[in-house]
This record gives sequence, structure tokens and C-alpha cells, in this order.
Amino acid sequence: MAELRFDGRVVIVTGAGAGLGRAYALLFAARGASVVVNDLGSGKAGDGTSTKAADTVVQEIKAKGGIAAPDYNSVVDGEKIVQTALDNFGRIDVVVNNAGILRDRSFARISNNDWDIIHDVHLKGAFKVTQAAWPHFRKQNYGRVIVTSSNAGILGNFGQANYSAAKMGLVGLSNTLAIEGRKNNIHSNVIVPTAASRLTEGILPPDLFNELKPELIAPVVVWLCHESCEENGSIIDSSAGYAAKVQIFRGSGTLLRQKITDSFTPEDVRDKWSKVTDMTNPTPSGSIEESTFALMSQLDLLKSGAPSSSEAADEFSYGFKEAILYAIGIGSSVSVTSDLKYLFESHENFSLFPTFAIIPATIAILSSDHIAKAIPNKNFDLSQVLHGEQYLEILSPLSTESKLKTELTVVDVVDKGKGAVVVVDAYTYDSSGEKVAYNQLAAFVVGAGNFGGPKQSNKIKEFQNPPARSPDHSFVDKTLIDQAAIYRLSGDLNPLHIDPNFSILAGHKIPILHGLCSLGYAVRSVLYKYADNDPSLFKAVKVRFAKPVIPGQTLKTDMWKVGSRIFFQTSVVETKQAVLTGGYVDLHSVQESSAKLQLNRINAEELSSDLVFAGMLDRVKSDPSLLKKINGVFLYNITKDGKVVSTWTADLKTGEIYKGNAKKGTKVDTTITIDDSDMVDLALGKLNPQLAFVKGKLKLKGNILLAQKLKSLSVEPKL
Ligand SMILES: CCCCCCC[C@@H](O)CC(=O)SCCNC(=O)CCNC(=O)[C@H](O)C(C)(C)COP(=O)(O)OP(=O)(O)OC[C@H]1O[C@@H](n2cnc3c(N)ncnc32)[C@H](O)[C@@H]1OP(=O)(O)O
Repeated sequence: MAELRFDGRVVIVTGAGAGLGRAYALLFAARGASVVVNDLGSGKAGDGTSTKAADTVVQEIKAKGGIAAPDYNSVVDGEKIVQTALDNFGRIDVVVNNAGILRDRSFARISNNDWDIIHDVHLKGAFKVTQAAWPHFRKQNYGRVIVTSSNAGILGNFGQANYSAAKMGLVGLSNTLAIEGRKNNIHSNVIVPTAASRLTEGILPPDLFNELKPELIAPVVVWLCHESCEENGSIIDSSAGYAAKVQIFRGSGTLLRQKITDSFTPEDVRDKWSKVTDMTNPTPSGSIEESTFALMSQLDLLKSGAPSSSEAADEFSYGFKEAILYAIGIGSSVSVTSDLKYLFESHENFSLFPTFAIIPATIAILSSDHIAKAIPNKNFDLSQVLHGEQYLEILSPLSTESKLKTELTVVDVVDKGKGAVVVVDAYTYDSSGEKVAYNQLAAFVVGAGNFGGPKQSNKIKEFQNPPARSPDHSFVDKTLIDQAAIYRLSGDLNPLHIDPNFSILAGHKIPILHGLCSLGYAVRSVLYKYADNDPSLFKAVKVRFAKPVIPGQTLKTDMWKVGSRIFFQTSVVETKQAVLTGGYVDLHSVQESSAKLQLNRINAEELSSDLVFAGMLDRVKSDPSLLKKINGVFLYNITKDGKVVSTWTADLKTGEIYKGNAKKGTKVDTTITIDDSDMVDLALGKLNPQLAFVKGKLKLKGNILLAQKLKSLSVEPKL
């Protein structure tokens, strides 16, 4: 491998008359650098001056064929040292701030002079020499800076308060130089050496002292100063042929208040102190930007309502605006005629898209601390929580406006090593107390595994792989760049989906789409293809979120029909990556009803060929939400001369036929087929409409909101 060379480069090493500085100077010179050997020639306490130390090292370098010039100035006169470099070699490329002295005293005995002289030599010296070189670095778009710190600074050391302070000051200086210099290819790093030198003689035990040869640190410094070294803004601890990066870490901490409007007391701090000081899950503190991002993400959490054990936002009211906003959030569009019913509140069949029923459960979870509490002995924040899997089952159709209440129960916590999966059951009730939806949400909490918990869950609804054949159908749909920005307005305000800083913290280059938004896309595809986009046919959905989706990506949903179950898998067209796997939608399908309501005898002649079932009543018009409550259909046998000879009710959920009303009537052993692929939307089971019959046509009194044409309807009861 090629030798690291410094030919043509000019290096200043301060305090290079002995010890570490000398070792650096010799090695730089041996690699072709022109070296300014700076040394004031003072003792270790900074007393006296002499040209001897610098001259000796220059001679040593020259004797080996190297290039060097002596400099005897104090580092406090940094510009003079840089001038020596310019006078002798015409440029400056590297500054190694190594000069230092000691004035050790216990803190109580440190005089102003002890304090000042230490700060002058270490801190001000590094400032002056580096600042004098800085304009040259910038002009030539190249420079390397080393400052010398000490474990006494980073860790503190008895009797060295002045020295510790200056040494830690140097870390701050280098960190800022690294940031300011970055755009001009100027790198600055800190070396934390433990070496046998004038400074450590008499302090370190003789055995150790003998092993800590400056020559065993010099290669680390020389590498850090090479043009091919990318390291910048780091602290490198090195001694005795060992080197390691030193970094400051931050614990995951905790919020001390719940909402942005809250204040908190010293007692709150006391009660949460163990969380404040918990270092179980630390992250490197990184750059000031990252630290600011961390703070901003905490603020985002506060704004969106931090997890709170006391008040879970389990109540959720919505009206037509929420219904429409959700539909837009999952990609419903007026460009699809049949989508208008989700987007226009005065549409004759205004409907709630069925997966809307996920929203109350999501909001309840996000505003509770169920997930946080479920993870044993782990601190984590929202940036680690990914939606892992979802199951939704509609237990009773939801209307387009309602007030709901959701109850959450953590049913399992699974240890996946890389993360913890928290499984939460959520039951949602309407204002009458009727159970309307069952959701099961599984959160994948990255980095919260390995707590010794079970590896599998028997509570989680299993996802299902599709049949081993080519998909029966595929549907392609593009998400908008702004899809997450829209979807979040339905209630999942997680900053992961909108705040670029937060998403970087969470490990994503840009904000990712809500899993539930992609799920909405997939369910739309299924309803378009297999349910004539009829929301009332939706029964349940299950899916695993296998990979994140980026807003703007195109989603392709492959579908397989097996009875009333539609298996699906969704992938991103641009990357060909599967993002939703193991998915299925269960439908209340016409096909399913046909199977149960088997035709006995077609008797179409008995009916008007253009028989129209039309509805609804004034009552329904004034409260369209009633329409969603319908779960049965009345069936009529009508003779050619216009008599209604019998009336039955078909329960669309069970497929059972009753004479009269489904609830009050007698179960009838008969078979009926609705011989049409269109849906029977006119389902009047609960509404007891007033019917009038006119010449082979059924009409409803009142205003017509909904009409469904049946091409043929045959009924033959076996009473
Ligand atoms: C309660 C609900 C949350 C609250 C409300 C929601 C808040 C929302 O704002 C949050 C969101 O919408 S986030 C966006 C949607 N989700 C995503 O994008 C996650 C995509 N998935 C992934 O990246 C990976 O699957 C990933 C990273 C999750 C796992 O991938 P890997 O680390 O590569 O894991 P892998 O090696 O494949 O598997 C390890 C074990 O974990 C199981 N597993 C994998 N993916 C899972 C997932 N998505 N859900 C549940 N379990 C999952 C694997 O089966 C495996 O277990 P085992 O070893 O037993 O087989």
C-alpha cells in the first residue's frame, strides 16, 4: 500500500523541542513534510527560554535528509510562528498545537497567574497559531489542525483544575473549527495522548512512563493530518500503540411534561429522575444539529400530545369533513366516479371509507402510554416506533358522523431481538354503546428487544400469504408527494411522517408514509376490483408493514380471490420492493350470498323486467347515517296482476331467510338467488318502509335517495 507522504506540505508543530512534539516533527519530516519546529525552550512550568530544544530537533531532521526550520516564539504570538513557516517554506498546511505547560495546584490554591498562564499557553496559544494559519488554509482550500487535550480535561484530575479547564476548552475549540472549516476542506481533531514527556515525568509511575513512548502516538497524529484522512471533529485517545475515538453520549431521557401548554414542578423532576439519568439506551450526542433535532422532536411530541398514563384520548368525534379528509388521505379521487360517494357529503350515497374505523384506535394509542409501559426496562421515544401489523374488523357499519369511544388492551409483548413487538387490541364503541370495530395494532419498536420475553405471539392475528399462483388482478396507484402531509390531518400527527429532522433521527432519509395510508390504498384496490367499490361489503383487513413507503411512490397491489377472501400484496413500483405483505381483505360478497341463497326457480316473468327498488324514506334522508345500519333486505314475491303475495327478509350477514321481519319473523327454509352481479343496496331491514305497489313496480313513498336496478329477481318460498 502506498506510503502516506507529505511532500510539499508545510507543518508547524508547537512545543516540538522534546517529547510528543519532537516525535511528531521527526515523523512528519520523515514523510517529506517541511517542518517548523517551534519551541520556546522553557521548563515544564513555562519558566525560562532557550533556542536549544528547537535547534536540536531541526538538526536531527536535517541529519536524516529532512527539511525543517526552528522557531522560538511563544504560541501566544501565533502569527510569528506562522510567519516563520511562510518565510522559510512559502505556505502552511498543518498546525499541530502541542505546546503545553503545567501549574498543578489544588483548586483552593490556584492563583490568577496559575490560571492565566495555563490558559494562555494551551488555549490562547492554540487559538493564536491556528487563527494565523486559517486564512491560508481557506485560500488554498486545505488545512489540517490538531489540538492536544488530556484525560485530565475530559475526566477531571485532582490538582489540575486550571489545566483541565483549558484542556476541555481545546475540545470545544476543535469542535467548532471542524464545523467552520468543513466547507474549505479544513479538518480539526483532538488528540488525547498519554505519553512520557516533560509534563508527565514524575507524575506517572516509572513502569508505565517507560512504555508511553511519544513515538507510539505520533503515527496517529500524522495520519489525522494526512490529506486522505476524512476524520473531522473527533477526539482520539491514544497511548502506547493504542488509539480509540472518544465520544459523548446522551441517554434517551424523558419528557417532564405532557403537553406544550403544561408546566412542571421540582417534584415532577424528582419523580422522573431515574428516567432522566437512565443510560440504558444511549445515543452518541453527535453534532449540534442532531442535538437540536432531538430537542425539536421532543417539542413535536409535546405539541402532538406526549404519552400520558392518566388521560388517554379514547373519545373521538367525527363528521363529514373528517370522513372526506380521510378518504383524500388514502388516495380517493373525484377522477374515479364511484369514489365521489366518499368525497361529497351531499352525494346520494355519501359513505365512510370502511378503514376509517382504524383512526379512533390509532389516535387512542398515540395519545396513551400503553406501548411505553409495555416494554420492560427500556427507554425509547416515538422515533423508534414503527407500525408493524394491522387488523381491522367492522362489527357494525359506521355512519358518516358519530362519537366513538375506544378501549385499549396490550395483549402481548414479543421479543424479536432487533425490536419489541407490542400487540394492542382496540375495541371501538358508538355512542349507543354498540361495538362497531375491532382493531389490532402491532407496534414494532426498533432497538427495544432483547428483554428476555417470548419470541412469538399467539394473540396476534396471523397474516396470510397469497396462493402460489400469479395474481388474479393488479391495481396500480400513485401516492402524492404530499400524501403523508394530508393523511396526518386525520389524526396521526407522528412527526416521523412530516418532520425531516425527526425522520433522520429515526433512521429514514426523508419522512415516510403512514403504514395505514398505504393500507388504505390497498383496500381501495380490493374494493374497486371485487366489491364494486361498495364500502358495506368490507368486513375485515389484515396486513404486515414490511418496508416503509416514501410519499410520491407508486403502489401496485396484486390480488388473489379465494371465495370471499381477497389476498393481497402491495409493492412499490419504483423499487419493486414488497411493502405490504401477508394481506387479506374479507368481504361480505354477493358471490358469498349467492352461495347461500341458492336459486330454486327462476320466475322472472312474474316480475317486471325493469323492476326498480328505490329508496329511501324521508327518515333516511334526514339521517343518512341510518343507511349504514342496514344489514338485511326485504324480498317480495309479486304476481303479474300486482299482488304482493309474500314478504321475506334476508339477513345479508348470515344469509338466513325469515318470513316477515328478520328479528321478529320465523326462519324460513327456502333458497333465493339474486341473479345479478350488482349489489342489493336497497336493504331496508331496520327501516320498515311504507311500500306501495304500482303495476309491477315497487316504489317507495317519499324522496328517492338510492336506487338499485335488479335485472331479475326470483323467489320461491318453501313455506
Ligand atoms: C401500535 C401501532 C403504532 C402506533 C400508531 C402508528 C404510528 C405511525 O405513525 C407509525 C407508522 O406509520 S410507521 C410507517 C409504517 N411502517 C413501516 O414503514 C414499517 C415497515 N417495516 C419495516 O421497516 C420492517 O419490517 C421492520 C423495521 C419493522 C423490521 O424489519 P427487520 O428489522 O429487518 O426485521 P426482520 O429481520 O425482517 O424480522 C425480525 C423479526 O421481526 C418480525 N417482523 C419483521 N417485520 C415486522 C413487522 N412489520 N411487524 C411485526 N413483526 C415484524 C419478523 O417476523 C422477525 O421475527 P421472527 O424472527 O420471529 O420471524
